[in-house]
Amino acid sequence: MGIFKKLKEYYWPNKHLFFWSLFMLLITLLITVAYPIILQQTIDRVIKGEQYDLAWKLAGIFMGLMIIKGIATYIGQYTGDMFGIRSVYELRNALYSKLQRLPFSYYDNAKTGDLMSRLTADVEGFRFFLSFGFVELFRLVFLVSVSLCVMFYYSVSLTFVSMAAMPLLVIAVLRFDKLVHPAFRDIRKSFGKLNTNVQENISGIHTVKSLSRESFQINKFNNSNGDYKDRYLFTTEIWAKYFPVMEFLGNISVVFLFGYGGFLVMDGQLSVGRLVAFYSLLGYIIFPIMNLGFTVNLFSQSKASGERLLEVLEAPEPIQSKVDAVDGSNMKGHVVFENVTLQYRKEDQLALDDVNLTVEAGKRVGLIGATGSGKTSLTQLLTRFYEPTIGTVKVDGIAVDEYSLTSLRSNIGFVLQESFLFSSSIKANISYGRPDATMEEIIDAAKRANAHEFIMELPDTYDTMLGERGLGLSGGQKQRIAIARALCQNPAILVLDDATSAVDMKTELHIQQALEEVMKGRTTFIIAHRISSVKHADELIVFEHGKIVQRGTHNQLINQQGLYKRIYEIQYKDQLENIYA
Ligand SMILES: Nc1ncnc2c1ncn2[C@@H]1O[C@H](COP(=O)(O)OP(=O)(O)OP(=O)(O)O)[C@@H](O)[C@H]1O
Repeated sequence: MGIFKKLKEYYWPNKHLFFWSLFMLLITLLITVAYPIILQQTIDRVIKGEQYDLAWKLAGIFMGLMIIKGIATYIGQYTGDMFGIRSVYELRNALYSKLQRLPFSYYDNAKTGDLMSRLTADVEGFRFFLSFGFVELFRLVFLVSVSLCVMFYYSVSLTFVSMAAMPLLVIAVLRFDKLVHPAFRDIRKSFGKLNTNVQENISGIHTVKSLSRESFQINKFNNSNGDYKDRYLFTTEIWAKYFPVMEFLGNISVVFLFGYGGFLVMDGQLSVGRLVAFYSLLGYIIFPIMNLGFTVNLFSQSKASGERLLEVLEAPEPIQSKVDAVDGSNMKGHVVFENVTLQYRKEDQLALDDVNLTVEAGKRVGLIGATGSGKTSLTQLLTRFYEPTIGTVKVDGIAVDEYSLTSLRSNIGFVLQESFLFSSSIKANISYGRPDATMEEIIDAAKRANAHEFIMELPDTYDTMLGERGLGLSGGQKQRIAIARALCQNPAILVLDDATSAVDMKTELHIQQALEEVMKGRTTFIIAHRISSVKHADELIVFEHGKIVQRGTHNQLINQQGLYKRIYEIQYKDQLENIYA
């Protein structure tokens, strides 16, 4: 029950609905137990006792009870369902906002498809139990105990005899639960993998198609699908094995009942009406206990789902704003990295190794070096996407972890190699970082990003809806929208991470012009592989294996023996070859 206790805050606020549904259930159950008593009265008093005038009365009572039961069932079902639906509404919201707060490091290991299945299938699994499972458990406990009381009242010895096989039935049900719970957990896990597979395939459809790997993907999916199917079959097998055993044990009880009960009737110790009522009452005990398998199924599924939901809800959030966080709205953009070392995981090499760097507000710094040398990592420390293992990063003399996260991040703009565009309008994409931007500001940003012209040629101009990830636009167009977005945000610090590497030379020229506009008056970090993209920077920082190995202006660095000159010569050689080719 630990899982249900931990998730209590989501369903307990709706407890009134739960209690209403229980109350209604109580009424229906009382009426259910009254049926066999009416039957007994009909047989013993009306038929055998020949009190025919009682028949009308009993029929009237029966009808009245049925109407009440119908109304109670309706209200009970409605409130029970409502309890589940409202609770998981809260839960889904909590999960979603948790996903917004989780750090980048969480997403490094998480799989999108798996997270999606937690937010959908697992939430549903949990709801199902809230709506039906609790109520089923209550039904079981109530029906068994009240039926037992009536049975004891009718005949103590017959109750004991017909209950003789019951412990075996309970043992079978418990064993079933023990096997079926891990099986359901595996099903959920397997479903998460299946989702991941589909999601990755759809996201990477370009790569799949361009490398003609469709059949590989189909096989991969087939494996996950097969695994999912096998796990389901496994639980079906458990169910198929245990269900006949449970039914057999239930039937044995009926045999005991009629064997010993028949003897009591013949001996005159029990009336026929009571024997018939006994049969119905025994059913009220056997069927819920056998149904316990189904309830246990529900319970196991929702427990497995609850576990997976808790894994997300309880994931640590190491990167948060402090209570007395500084508001960084008016940042100037003076950046200092002090003895910064970064190691992503304990087993990894150092991504940054004792980096010291000061960048004056409004200056442009070019970061250059081989892939994996630490350029991106450095800039990600600015926004606290990751925290340095050792050392401090300061903006305007204040450590970045002192700022409120929102104000820090809204003052640092990123234009990445491939910017993400949402499947909404161009207007909404540009103003994404500043939803209160006016239309004039949006258009101004687009103009300065060299994007206005092509936007105006689109059918619905700024209201044009984009496909997922900006589908329907060229790489250069997407990039200019991303630049407009950064401009609209008006950040003090800007990071251009390989912003022009995904486009051709002509488009690069367009984008470079746009970037010139963006960089004005902002501290800018330009990460680039092409020297041409960074050579006009105020200072160039050359990285190798997470360390700064050279720094200076382009002219200074090409006159020094070192990595920068080597990169320059390689790129320069390429250009010469291109010219004479
Ligand atoms: N999220 C991460 N988790 C673990 N290791 C990472 C992560 N991001 C980067 N690294 C590692 O840190 C090192 C530095 O990577 P980084 O991305 O900063 O290099 P880079 O110079 O920007 O490379 P590129 O030019 O290819 O973008 C690399 O060894 C990389 O594998």
